Parts: sequence; C-alpha cells; structure tokens
Amino acid sequence: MHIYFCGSIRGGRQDVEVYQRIVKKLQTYGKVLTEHVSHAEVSEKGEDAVLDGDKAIHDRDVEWLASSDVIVAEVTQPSLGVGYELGRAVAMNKRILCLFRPSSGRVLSAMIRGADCRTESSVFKVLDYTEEEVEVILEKYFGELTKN
Ligand SMILES: O=c1[nH]c(=O)n([C@H]2C[C@H](O)[C@@H](COP(=O)(O)O)O2)cc1CO
Repeated sequence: MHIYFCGSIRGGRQDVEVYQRIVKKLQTYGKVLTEHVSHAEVSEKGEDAVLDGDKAIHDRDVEWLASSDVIVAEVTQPSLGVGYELGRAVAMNKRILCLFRPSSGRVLSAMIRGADCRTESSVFKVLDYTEEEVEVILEKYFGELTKN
C-alpha cells in the first residue's frame, strides 16, 4: 500500500514529533511516500530546495499523491501546503484521513471538518484524537481499510 502523509512544513514545525509517531506507525501498513515530512532535519524553510526548487517539490508531490492508495494528514498545525494537497486529493477521489488534536486549542477549518463525507468513489474522514491514542486510532482505521 502506498501512503501519502501530509504535515506542516513551512506552516510551522511545532508538531514534528507527532508526525514521527504517525509515520512510524504508517510504515507498518505500507510505504510512506512522504517520509521526509517527519524528518527533524527538515526545517520551516522546507526541503533543500536549492537543487531543483519549489516546482520540483510540487510536481513530485502531486505525482506521489496521484499514485497513493490512502492519504493521512495531521491537520492541527495549519498549513497551506496540506490544505492544497487535501483539495487535490479530493479531486482525485482519494481515500483521506485527517487527524486533529482539539487539545491544541485551535479550531479546525470548516473546509476540512466540513469535508467529512463518504461517497461512492471516495471517503474523507476527520478524527479528533489525543497524542497518546494516535497508534490506536491508526490501527482502527487501517484495520477497517484492509477489511474492505
Ligand atoms: O519542502 C517541502 N516539501 C514538501 O513535500 N512539502 C509538502 C508536504 C507537506 O505535506 C506539505 C507542507 O506544506 P507547507 O510547507 O505549506 O506547510 O507540502 C512542502 C514543502 C515546503 O513547502
């Protein structure tokens, strides 16, 4: 299974440790195409874009998105890039799980919370969670997914 993980980079790296926990668990279910999002060395500046630039990052990520079986996004730290990826993924009829931590004190965008739905061709799910239960949440989600 190819998994695309979305998490904030230029939107702020405050949650990178949670991303690491999520990616580690996701790797037990398949190949995480965007493992770099969880790397502590990737700063708020983004990947070392000097080599190929932002266009290369964008085009590579849209290709990975298209080739993925499921998208998992940690959406607590607001990020334009993550919002964009989710919009593109919806247009591609992908299966999407968004994870949000209400304990952050933030209120999730209506454009993400309000997108929660199931249609014939796709499923967009938003789950609230606490950091301690993140592995269990993913176990439940992927347990259901592999059943269907
Ligand atoms: O260097 C990067 N590499 C990269 O893969 N991304 C993608 C993956 C992340 O899920 C998302 C983060 O967007 P943002 O940087 O706007 O927070 O965009 C974003 C950047 C920097 O914008």
